[in-house]
Amino acid sequence: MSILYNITAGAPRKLLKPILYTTLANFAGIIPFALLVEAARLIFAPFVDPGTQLDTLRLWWVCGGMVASLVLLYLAEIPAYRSQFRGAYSAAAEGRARLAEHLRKLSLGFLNKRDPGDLANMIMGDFTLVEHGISHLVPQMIGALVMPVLALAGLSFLDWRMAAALFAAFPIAIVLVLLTSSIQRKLGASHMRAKLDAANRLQEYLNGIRVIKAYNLKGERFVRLEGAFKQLMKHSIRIEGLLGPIVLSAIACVRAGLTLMVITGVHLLLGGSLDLITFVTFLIIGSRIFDPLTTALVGYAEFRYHEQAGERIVQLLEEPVMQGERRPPEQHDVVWKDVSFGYMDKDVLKEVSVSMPSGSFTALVGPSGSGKSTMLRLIARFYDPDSGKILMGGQDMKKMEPEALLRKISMVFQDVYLFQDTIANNIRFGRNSASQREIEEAARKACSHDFIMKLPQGYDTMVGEGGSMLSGGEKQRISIARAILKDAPIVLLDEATASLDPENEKEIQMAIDQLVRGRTVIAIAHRLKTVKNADQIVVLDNGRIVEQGRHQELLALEGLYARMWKLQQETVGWRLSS
Ligand SMILES: Nc1ncnc2c1ncn2[C@@H]1O[C@H](COP(=O)(O)OP(=O)(O)OP(=O)(O)O)[C@@H](O)[C@H]1O
Repeated sequence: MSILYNITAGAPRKLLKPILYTTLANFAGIIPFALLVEAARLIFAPFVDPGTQLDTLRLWWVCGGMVASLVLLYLAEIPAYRSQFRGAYSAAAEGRARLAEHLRKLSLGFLNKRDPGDLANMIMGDFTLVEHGISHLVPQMIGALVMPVLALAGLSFLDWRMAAALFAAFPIAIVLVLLTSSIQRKLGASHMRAKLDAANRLQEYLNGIRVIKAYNLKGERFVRLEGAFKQLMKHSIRIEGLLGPIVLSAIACVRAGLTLMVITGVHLLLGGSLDLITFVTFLIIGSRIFDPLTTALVGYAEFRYHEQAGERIVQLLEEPVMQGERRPPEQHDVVWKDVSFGYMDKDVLKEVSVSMPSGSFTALVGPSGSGKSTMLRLIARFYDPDSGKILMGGQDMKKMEPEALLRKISMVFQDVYLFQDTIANNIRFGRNSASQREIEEAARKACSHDFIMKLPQGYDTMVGEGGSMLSGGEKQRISIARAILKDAPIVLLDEATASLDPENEKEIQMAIDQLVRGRTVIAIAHRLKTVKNADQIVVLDNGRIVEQGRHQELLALEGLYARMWKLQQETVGWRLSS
């Protein structure tokens, strides 16, 4: 049962119809077979008993029955085929969507531990195995078992000695196949890992192809990729090399049963304790059950391999999502109380306490790696603090429903990601229900309307993968338009570090001014001149708040902020003159 649960990636109900219809189709498939046995019995009757006439009328009826049964079989196979493929594709499509939705609800801490290639491969590759499992393997296994089981029952009734000879070696075959099961589990897991590693290396190679070209790195990365392919080859050969002989031995046992039956039959026939018709019946049936049994034996190993893919999906689906069901309050101040946080075993934020009042502008500044982005990620609940609390409107954010909380927050990050879609739809991500007029209004406020109108199809222009058709500044403004459209009371902003040309910089600044108006804003500032007017500036160093206050107050302290300010004044001069 757990195999079926896994092979369907946790949706065994999808197998109900395929199993039902396939079993019916297989029963229908027995009819021509039974008629064949009856035809043989009629033809051999005059030879066994010379006084008996060939019953031609009955023989014709058998022929007619065979034609009718062919039609019946065809009619039974159509719904079976349809239900197999419907079951397979709907299980995979729904499963993929369920998994993608589940991933969205997991904490970034968990997702960061997983390779994105691994997850993508799971959604596409593992579900393809699930599809194949439902559409091919399960029906194949049913087909492979229905006929032999019925044959064993029928033949035992006809002559138990012949049936015993036919199935004598079958238990050995079953033991051998079960033996493959544990080997398959062990080798299958390492084969799957090698497959994932090869897929990840390939993705890394393709993603980094520009850097590889730019730095002429063809050697090293390619060696890693080639190594991964070689490992995959090694594992594939090992799995086949070890499992192949065992499966072949199991098949040999089944074949041996046929030979043993013929020898037993000849012996009994000569001894006079078996009649010719029974012998012929056994010969016909014995030769026909050989194929499905072989299919079952070979298919079992494949079945277990597919099961492992489904099991991986099920395990991921069981990974707990971020908790919290309280609705966020209508007050939008953010208060940090002794918050500490680290990524895995690396401590990043240490006992951070700060109050960010509703409607105020808080700037986070500090050296690279001091924890500024981490603070923003904690407010958006991408992660929860290891200790301490972050309160919004006086309530612990950890207890709030993550999705409802995200509706309260607009984010504009440095690494803007645009979807491969039109500009209008990329802005619409801010609010799905927005009209074209509202989208254009947001774009105008974000100083984007003019450049959008100059594009070949205006708002309907496709932006390319990740927004590759647009410049860095343009992408940033689109993401600001998106945030303006969302109209959330809290804005998290990560100022672009890349040096923008003065025109772009001015436009982005104007766009940001529109976005932050009247909201609680928490912004990472790399260029200190942009935060001179902030309500408060929080200076972080090595995960601790070392200074806090307004621009002039911090300058007067002559500490880290004052040093950073002085340094930037000097480098601005240098940048302009270069
Ligand atoms: N996902 C992650 N997993 C592990 N460590 C991380 C992760 N993200 C950041 N870090 C580490 O946490 C520390 C703080 O990073 P963070 O990005 O918050 O700093 P920052 O002040 O925003 O830096 P920058 O100004 O360079 O963007 C750094 O040492 C960084 O290497």
